[in-house]
Amino acid sequence: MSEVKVIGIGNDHAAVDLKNEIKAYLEEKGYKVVNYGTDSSESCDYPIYGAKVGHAVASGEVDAGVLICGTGIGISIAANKVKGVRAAVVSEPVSARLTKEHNNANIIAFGARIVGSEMAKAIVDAWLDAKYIGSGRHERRVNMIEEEAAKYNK
Ligand SMILES: O=C[C@H](O)[C@H](O)[C@H](O)COP(=O)(O)O
Repeated sequence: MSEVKVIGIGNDHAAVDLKNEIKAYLEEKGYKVVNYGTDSSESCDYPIYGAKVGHAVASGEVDAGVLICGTGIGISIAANKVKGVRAAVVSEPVSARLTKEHNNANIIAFGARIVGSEMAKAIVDAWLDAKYIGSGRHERRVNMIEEEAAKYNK
């Protein structure tokens, strides 16, 4: 298991089943998972859940986040409005690994209408097993992202 111990998970109505499957999968692997998402298939608004998980990650309430909506896009855009959040939407494990290694993504997002549950598990595994390279060009670029965000999030 990586240094991440507590994971916040969030989702909208499009992703309740996949959220439950990924939550159980992560718990089996020994992570504590905090559910910030909806448990209802009734239509709801993904920005609520993107923001909830974004704030939980940014405040340190959880170590990392997983976000799932229909595509993973809307909910990751919402999370990325929170200062300190680097949420990456991916649909396969190579990008999941690289977004931790290069971008230090602290939230991974994917779409329940895009990836199946086995691909979703491979994505979270690749992301959680990867390590941020954290020096040289990658650190410089991540710092640039945070400096830009700091101009608008006082
Ligand atoms: O990016 C947004 C997400 O994919 C949402 O899950 C999606 O827009 C929800 O669509 P609908 O309200 O038609 O179920």
